[in-house]
Amino acid sequence: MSEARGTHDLGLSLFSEERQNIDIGQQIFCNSAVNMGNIVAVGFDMDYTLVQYKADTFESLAYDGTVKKLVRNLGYPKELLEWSFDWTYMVRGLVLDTKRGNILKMDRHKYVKLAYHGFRLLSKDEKVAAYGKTFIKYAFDGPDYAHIDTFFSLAEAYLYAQLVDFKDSNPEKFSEVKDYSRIYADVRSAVDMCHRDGTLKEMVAKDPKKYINEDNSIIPMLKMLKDSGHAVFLVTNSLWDYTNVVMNFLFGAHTIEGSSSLSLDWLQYFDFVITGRPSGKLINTDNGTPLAQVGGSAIELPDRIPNKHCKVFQGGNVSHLHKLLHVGSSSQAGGRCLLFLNLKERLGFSHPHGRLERNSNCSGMSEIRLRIKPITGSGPLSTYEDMDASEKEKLTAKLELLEGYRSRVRAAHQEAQRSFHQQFHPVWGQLMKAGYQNSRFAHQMERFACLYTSRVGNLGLYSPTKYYRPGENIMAHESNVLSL
Ligand SMILES: Nc1nc2c(ncn2[C@@H]2O[C@H](COP(=O)(O)O)[C@@H](O)[C@H]2O)c(=O)[nH]1
Ligand SMILES: [Mg+2]
Repeated sequence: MSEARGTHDLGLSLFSEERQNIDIGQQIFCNSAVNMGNIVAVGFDMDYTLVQYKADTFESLAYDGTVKKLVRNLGYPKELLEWSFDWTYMVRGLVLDTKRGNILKMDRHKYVKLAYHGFRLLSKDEKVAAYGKTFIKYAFDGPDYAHIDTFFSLAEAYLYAQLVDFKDSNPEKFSEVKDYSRIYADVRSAVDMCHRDGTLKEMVAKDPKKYINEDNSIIPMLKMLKDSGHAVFLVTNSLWDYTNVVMNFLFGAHTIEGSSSLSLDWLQYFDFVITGRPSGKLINTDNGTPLAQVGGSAIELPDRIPNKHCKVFQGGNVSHLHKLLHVGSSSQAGGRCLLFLNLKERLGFSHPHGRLERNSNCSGMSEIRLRIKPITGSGPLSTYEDMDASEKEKLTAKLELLEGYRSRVRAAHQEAQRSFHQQFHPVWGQLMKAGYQNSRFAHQMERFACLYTSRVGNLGLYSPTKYYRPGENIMAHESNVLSL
């Protein structure tokens, strides 16, 4: 046995070749420790978590439906029907300033890094005038702000920007009451109607293949979790009928034609399923009412289904969930149940420049090196007022030179940073960064997600009893020491 193996690596090098090399795009990253061995139940959200919609077709459906409602139900000009949707334009993490008609990208301190009025980039002066120069001038929540945090909101953000531009260039086409805030409220209610009245869901049900990505990593991953003794559940705001259509497609029936061909086979992968209620959102306050089962009582599953005891519920709240999981208080439950929700980055992992963040040495940046010489001298310091005219002239000339130099360095730095960011997204730059800081979106991920990954099927690439541990937290002063 070599000394290295015996004393330092505790024999782990024996397994080095067997260690799985998971591509960075499929890895699971850890913000906060999770020991899967202690996790009793693993839950999955449906829309945009287990089910990945095709953004180009699905979000266009929402866009087209919303435009029609604005024109037909809310009296907006007919020209809107000619508009088209660029599904690549908006990204998650943006904030709409609905009073001013602006779309903002900010960092984790709520410092506004980029601001557009409709599709027009605000100058630095305009941005500073509206949002200040420093951190946390505004809370950016409350009725004047809308957070674009889910894929579902991308179409409404794009349509809002189009309407802001359209109102600015055609004010005569909008009545006085239709200010930017009112326009946003109209867009929001039209989107909401599309989700409620079947505009989207009927189309998806007719041709799921057009709107949903097939994903053959889901079944093995769910099987693995169940086989290792975890309870597995689905929890969705979608209603049962739609959930059943979408899950049939995801679990292999890629040629669904009408509801008659729907099967309940997919339920075998779950211990229970909680769907939304026709009257509202899923997780609401506990009023003590029992959790309603779809169909009045349990859905009768065919005998051949292995997990015949799977029950389907609608509505409910956190305490219902705890009862189903047989866990007591919320603190106990929180430590023993893992819920996967959608926080997937659209551009990050699969983007051709996805590795730039780690490996690139952005050429523009490396050229900018400002050398600061210490001021040395033994004599007493003289003030500007003490100097004679020629000394003052020399000093003023030097100051001008340095100021010119500083503004050129600043401009070059800004340009280098801009072009670096544009490699990720031409308008909004890196999703997870705003300048050098973590973006508001990244900040949310850090705060709310113990684990994150590009798609939920990646869970199947890791042991179901893995102990996920976060990397070391590094403070600013420590990173300087580490780079020495
Ligand atoms: N009434 C509205 N429903 C919406 C809106 N945006 C999304 N949705 C619906 O929520 C669920 C999400 O399901 P989940 O599985 O992620 O919990 C799905 O049915 C969407 O159609 C909205 O603005 N209004
Ligand atoms: Mg979802």
